[in-house]
Amino acid sequence: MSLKQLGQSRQMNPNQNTSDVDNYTIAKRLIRESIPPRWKIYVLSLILMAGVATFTAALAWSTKLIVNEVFVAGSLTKAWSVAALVVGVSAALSLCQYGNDVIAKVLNRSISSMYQRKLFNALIDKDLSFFAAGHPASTMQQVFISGRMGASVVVKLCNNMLTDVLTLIGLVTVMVWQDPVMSLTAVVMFPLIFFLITTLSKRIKAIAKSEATLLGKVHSVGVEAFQGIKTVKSYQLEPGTKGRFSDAVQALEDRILNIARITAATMPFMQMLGGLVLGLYVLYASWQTVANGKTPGEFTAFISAFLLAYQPAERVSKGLVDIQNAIVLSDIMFKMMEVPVKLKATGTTTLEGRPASLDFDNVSFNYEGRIPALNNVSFHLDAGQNVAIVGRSGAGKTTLIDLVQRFYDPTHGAVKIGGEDLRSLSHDALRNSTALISQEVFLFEGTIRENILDGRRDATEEEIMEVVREAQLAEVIAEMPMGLDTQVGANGNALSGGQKQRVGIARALLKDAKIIIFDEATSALDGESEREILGRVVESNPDKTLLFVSHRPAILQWVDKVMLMDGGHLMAMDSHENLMATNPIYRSLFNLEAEEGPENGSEAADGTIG
Ligand SMILES: Nc1ncnc2c1ncn2[C@@H]1O[C@H](COP(=O)(O)OP(=O)(O)OP(=O)(O)O)[C@@H](O)[C@H]1O
Repeated sequence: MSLKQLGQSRQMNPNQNTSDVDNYTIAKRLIRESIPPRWKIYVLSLILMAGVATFTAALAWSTKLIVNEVFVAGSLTKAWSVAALVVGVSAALSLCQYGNDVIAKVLNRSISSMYQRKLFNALIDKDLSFFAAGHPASTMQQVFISGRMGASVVVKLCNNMLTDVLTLIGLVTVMVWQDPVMSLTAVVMFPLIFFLITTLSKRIKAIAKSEATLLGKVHSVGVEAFQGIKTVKSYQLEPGTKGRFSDAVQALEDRILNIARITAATMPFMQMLGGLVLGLYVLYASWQTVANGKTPGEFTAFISAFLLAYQPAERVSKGLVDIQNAIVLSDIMFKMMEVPVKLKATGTTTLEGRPASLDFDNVSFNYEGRIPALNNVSFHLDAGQNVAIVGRSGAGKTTLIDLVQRFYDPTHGAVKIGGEDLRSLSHDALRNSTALISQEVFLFEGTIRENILDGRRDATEEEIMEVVREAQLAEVIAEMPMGLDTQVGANGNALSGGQKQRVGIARALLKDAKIIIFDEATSALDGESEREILGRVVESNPDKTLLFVSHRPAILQWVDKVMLMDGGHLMAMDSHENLMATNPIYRSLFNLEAEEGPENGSEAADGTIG
């Protein structure tokens, strides 16, 4: 399942059946994963929760003493001890409440971080196809929100609501103790509350899924606009961009208001029930006083307990409705974590001592639901051969190099490095077998040195300096205030396009992979730098196989052969001269580009290959 499919399954219509979310199973899983590792702090929390419940009940009960002993009996000495008792109980209650609140926040933060890490780690390991359709901002939003929601379910159920339930038990005990008959009237409230909660929960569950998608949409529209700010300004796309963002925010606002309206419906309902029971009690109490001589203290204690019970009861009922949203989002989080990884490198074969040869044996590949992007492609490259891969746009060049790196597995056939099928390689062998330098070099925030070291963490200073020289980075670094330790900024934005490509080349060379893939890797360099860098790279890596996907004819002087791709087929693999002499597609591709060349600048004389 891809991110897009997950997203689509989230865009539910409010009337859709939501039975795929089993509240109990999800809540149980969240609790099982969160509480045992934090059992010490949770035991402390349980003690404090019991304290809150006991002292609240004691406070309600103490009103009986206040009325009977102080006001009715008028005893001054009793007044001192009752006052001391009330102050003591209140102080203990406050302390327990404070401690419990702090613990709830600590639990919340720690569980939230745990799920954010878990989901992020699970996503990083997913296949490339998982990310193909989803926007990164929306995925990141899911990571952030899902973690918080998972924590919210656990803390609400195991702390907030449990505290309220324990408090209710304490207060109901006081009520039953004071007046068992009247307490029974409160029992009639339960089926009504249950009915309300289940009805509202079902409605929340149905709309909560689409809230997650809408939130992701707001983020992806916003981040996309900022990432493409130059395009937005240059094409005057501001009005459309503002409109799209405004629509996304409006849709989210409508959905949140919908949820808020449903959640808030519990409050007036509870208030009405509370008022009803209180009215009944006033009638009953006046009859009891006249007919059976009950003391005012007993009534006061009952009413105090009833009134004190009102808030926790309201919170529990509202919490049960609220929690639906969090449970739905937690379910999405678990489903994202569990999307199977098809391309796990579970093999054990290493490539040590093996040559850097590359074979495609009858390889076909098609993206899900699309026509084949590669059709029965077969070739063999000996170690040390350098090849340019050319072809019209959409010919299958990128797909081919993606398969060399096992970003995808072939639908048919096999890709082999050093004679070994990539599917049989161990994780390390697979990742170390290839190094990619792409047109859009991605640099992580940090220093130039740190980015180069991403190629191989244990490289020595000497090895770093060697690749720095090879990638012609030395003169760039010499001009920087902090040299190799200069910060590159977010996504390397503090460097020019050409400088970024040099850092990318140095990083790839440090990796010491058997196959190095240059995917338009020198497009931002001037002709002279390109020639010098490629000259050095080719010269110092005679045993490696270099693959160049490039539109630049300058590449031709470094390659032994050219691979011509068209419509997913490998049309021919030969020298540039032979292809020009024998292959009309290649010739037309080459000549067409050469004709277009003069308007495009200095490369016109050589022409450009597609
Ligand atoms: N992630 C994807 N999902 C679905 N189809 C894809 C995907 N990536 C590429 N394709 C399709 O596969 C075919 C080959 O695309 P590929 O990117 O390999 O071509 P290319 O030769 O590298 O093109 P270009 O020179 O324009 O980059 C195209 O028809 C393309 O639409």
